[in-house]
Amino acid sequence: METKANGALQVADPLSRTHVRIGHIKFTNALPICHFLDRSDPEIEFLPGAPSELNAWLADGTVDAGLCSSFAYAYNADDYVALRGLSVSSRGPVGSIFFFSKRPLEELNGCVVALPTISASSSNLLRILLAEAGITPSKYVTLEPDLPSMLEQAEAALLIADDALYWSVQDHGCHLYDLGEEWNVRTGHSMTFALCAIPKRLVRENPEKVRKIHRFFLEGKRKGLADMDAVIAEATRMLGQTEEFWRNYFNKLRYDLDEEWAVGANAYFDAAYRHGLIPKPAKVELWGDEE
Ligand SMILES: C=C(O[C@@H]1C=C(C(=O)O)C=C[C@H]1O)C(=O)O
Repeated sequence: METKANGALQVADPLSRTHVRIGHIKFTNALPICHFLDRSDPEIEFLPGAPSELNAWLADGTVDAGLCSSFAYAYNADDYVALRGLSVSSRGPVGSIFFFSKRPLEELNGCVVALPTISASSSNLLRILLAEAGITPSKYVTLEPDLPSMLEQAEAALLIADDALYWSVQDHGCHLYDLGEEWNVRTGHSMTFALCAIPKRLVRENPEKVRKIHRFFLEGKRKGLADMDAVIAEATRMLGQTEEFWRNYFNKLRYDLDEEWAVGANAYFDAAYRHGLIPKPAKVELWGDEE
């Protein structure tokens, strides 16, 4: 909030704020980009959140820019560009997006499937993968990401990020499917789960601010990838597990977004459109240089 000359309060317009408000993913998958983001800059304010929160904050202007679900970008592709060089992607297994099923996937026709409240990309990817495998659940229910309670209400449940990492190594007794792997086997493509979206309006009206945000995230990523020991120490502090566990996990992930990685994201957007999950066809529109 800012105070007008006459003393009345008004909500700050993101374009007129001198400082920048940035949303970033609070889970371990984004640590290589987010752990080293410079928190000391007084002009940059951070809002850590789950993907579903970040998607909403970006859409309603609570944040100027931020990592969000690639699906949220695709849903509003006319309004956003994607910062070059920044994503959470995998080519094959992702290691933290798992579908836990009480029975083999091909036996899920007519069953209830639970989706986690915090996801957009992976939930819609699961809908696509099941539909393309000819599987029609009786319904999808969206629930808090807790495996035991999800499986009380459904035959199978999707978890993402830290919840998926945690439950995948417990004694869950389920068939386990990695969605990055399932997508890659079906299509041959990489998958981009998160990217850094910027409203086109901000690019038009304040490109300097966008350049600052871009440099800021790229610098975080450069430092993170150069010091994976520190990233792994932070992941261990957050969730436990061994150094080897984290090294193996982070080796699966890629944080780049260029024309080559956009091929997989665009294939996902095409599939989302084909399945009626987004209102219009969408493409990744890359902004900026990587340096
Ligand atoms: C790699 C992951 O991807 C995340 C999955 C997202 C989604 O499903 O909407 C959004 C952001 C990503 O960081 C993960 O969950 O571990």
